[in-house]
Amino acid sequence: MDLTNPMNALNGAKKNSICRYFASDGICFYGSDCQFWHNNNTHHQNSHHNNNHNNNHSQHSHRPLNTSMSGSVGGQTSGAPTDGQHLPQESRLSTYMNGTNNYGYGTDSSLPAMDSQNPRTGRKAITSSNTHPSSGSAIGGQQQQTAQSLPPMASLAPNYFMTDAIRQELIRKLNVSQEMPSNEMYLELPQVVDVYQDLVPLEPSLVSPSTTFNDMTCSVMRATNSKTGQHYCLRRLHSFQPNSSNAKQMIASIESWKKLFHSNVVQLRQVFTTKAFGDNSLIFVYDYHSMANTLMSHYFSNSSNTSSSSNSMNGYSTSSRPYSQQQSQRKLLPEPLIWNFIIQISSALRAIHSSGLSCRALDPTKIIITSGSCSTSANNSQEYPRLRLSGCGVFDVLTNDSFLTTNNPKVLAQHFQQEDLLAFGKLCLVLSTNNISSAAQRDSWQTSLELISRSYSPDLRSLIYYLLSYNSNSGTTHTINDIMPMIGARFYTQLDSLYQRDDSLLEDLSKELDNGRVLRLLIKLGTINERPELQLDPNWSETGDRYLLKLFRDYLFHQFTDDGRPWLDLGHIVSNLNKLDVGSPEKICLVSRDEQNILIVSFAELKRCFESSLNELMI
Ligand SMILES: Nc1ncnc2c1ncn2[C@@H]1O[C@H](COP(=O)(O)OP(=O)(O)OP(=O)(O)O)[C@@H](O)[C@H]1O
Repeated sequence: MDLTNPMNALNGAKKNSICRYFASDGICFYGSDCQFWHNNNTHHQNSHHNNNHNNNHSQHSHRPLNTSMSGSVGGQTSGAPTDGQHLPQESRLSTYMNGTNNYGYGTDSSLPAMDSQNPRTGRKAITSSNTHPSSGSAIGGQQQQTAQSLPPMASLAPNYFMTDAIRQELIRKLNVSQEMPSNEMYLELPQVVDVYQDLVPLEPSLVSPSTTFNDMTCSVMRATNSKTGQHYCLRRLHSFQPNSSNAKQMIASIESWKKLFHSNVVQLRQVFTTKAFGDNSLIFVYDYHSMANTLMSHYFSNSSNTSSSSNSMNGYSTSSRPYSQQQSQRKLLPEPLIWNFIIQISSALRAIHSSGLSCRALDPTKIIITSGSCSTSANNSQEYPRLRLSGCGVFDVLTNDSFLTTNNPKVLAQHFQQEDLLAFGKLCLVLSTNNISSAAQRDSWQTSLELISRSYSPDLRSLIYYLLSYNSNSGTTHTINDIMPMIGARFYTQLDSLYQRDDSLLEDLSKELDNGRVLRLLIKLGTINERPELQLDPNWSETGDRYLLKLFRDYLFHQFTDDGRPWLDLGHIVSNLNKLDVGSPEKICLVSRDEQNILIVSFAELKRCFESSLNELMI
């Protein structure tokens, strides 16, 4: 319906609605032909829009709107004065960049909501009905409050966006996952390996011998799957040809690893051989975790807990400095953090062992921290580092030779699982002493355990003692389940903190869901507004339903203050888009740029115009 077309105003009986086709001077476009009811007080509010107008329009009166004109939405009267002097701080200019003050749907109101800061449409006043829909619990309880009692802008901002820490972590991860290597590094790598392209090294040297995998030359790269666009982590074993005589057994173990899904294990996706690097390389394809850092480099890379002249044993570097000297410089990790690590790693081992597999690479260089690495504080349990075992399955291929074929696979699996538990004990020892060399020599274990008894609970000492006490000659076997009673109720604490984190992430997600919805609305509106032509009609976007949407666009974005400055308020934009989205019955006053046309229209009508215009575009 073209609301600006006078032909729409039919003569005859009055319709049972209030007229909204009045011009800025308060005179109805259709004069005495108007089919709608005119209320006596209309001139009053029009004078409120525009102070220069002559208010003497007795024969074209309209429904009184003065309450909402002065800033009330949803039946509340904040009574904001036209000069804005008494408006709450958060409703004034300069709010645009800081966040928002009034997202959300208005409550049902038959009165048009007027922007009280706009000289054309009145000033905007903040009311409790203008709240973000997703901020329900945060400010929902303030629904009955007036504008003046709303909290200041800065304290409201977090209610509308995801928490800053998560936002920053995600942005950093995204940036790192998009980084491309310097040209020099890129030259050494092939352009394509199987379906993987854009190879980026994840470690400084591409040809260093691995401390974990029997000094094999290994390199780790990020690559993009050319078919899906997803990033993966490729671990390359240089110049390695798997022993084909054991191919069946090797394939079986790779398949088992591919089927093992656990939140603390880096997922193995594929294993293949390639000549793309100019040799016979074996490639393990794992899930890629942007910004992953090894436990080794996070906790043991500084001078206080590792030595610059270190060598290595079982993947752990050993220090040349006297043990006592190292201890005096070292700050111990908080006990809850150590238990957190124990729960995560034991959970991964439990899943691995119950699949008949063994990790065999359980050392700090093969445990990666994939999130939450900024916090080691015991107080902030929700930010504990998230650990994942990486490099799983490599040893199954590396040692899949005569050693395996001459032994019973079941006996072997049990042997390697016991080795895993011993490696776990050593890992707990280095974490509890915060000394990477404390596990290297069996002789120093006793001293380390004494230190642990002095600094930590007896449970922690017992757990480490139990894991380290495995002796292959003793004939006794340990299982990962044995340590569950030692973890005890700490498990529930961890579970609770995970649930809490889950809740807060869901809350953040719902906020971003809202933001995504608003973005989609804006995209659709942008495709309608100012379209040069549609179906050979150059005036398509200027007429009919589109004209209303054009005025609505101006209402959203192009308002200005009394002194002619742009009125920028994110809250105004988002709250009105939300009202459009739900088709709220609340009415607003749209004014043409030349101020000759003033239309009062509900969001429900705008929504109908919006949908029909969009449908026209899609035909
Ligand atoms: N799945 C993964 N996603 C992202 N980064 C990873 C992944 N696995 C390993 N990395 C990163 O790759 C780098 C190299 O890992 P690697 O396991 O080779 O450690 P390393 O200390 O070099 O051990 P090694 O002595 O065996 O070479 C580390 O920075 C690690 O954080």
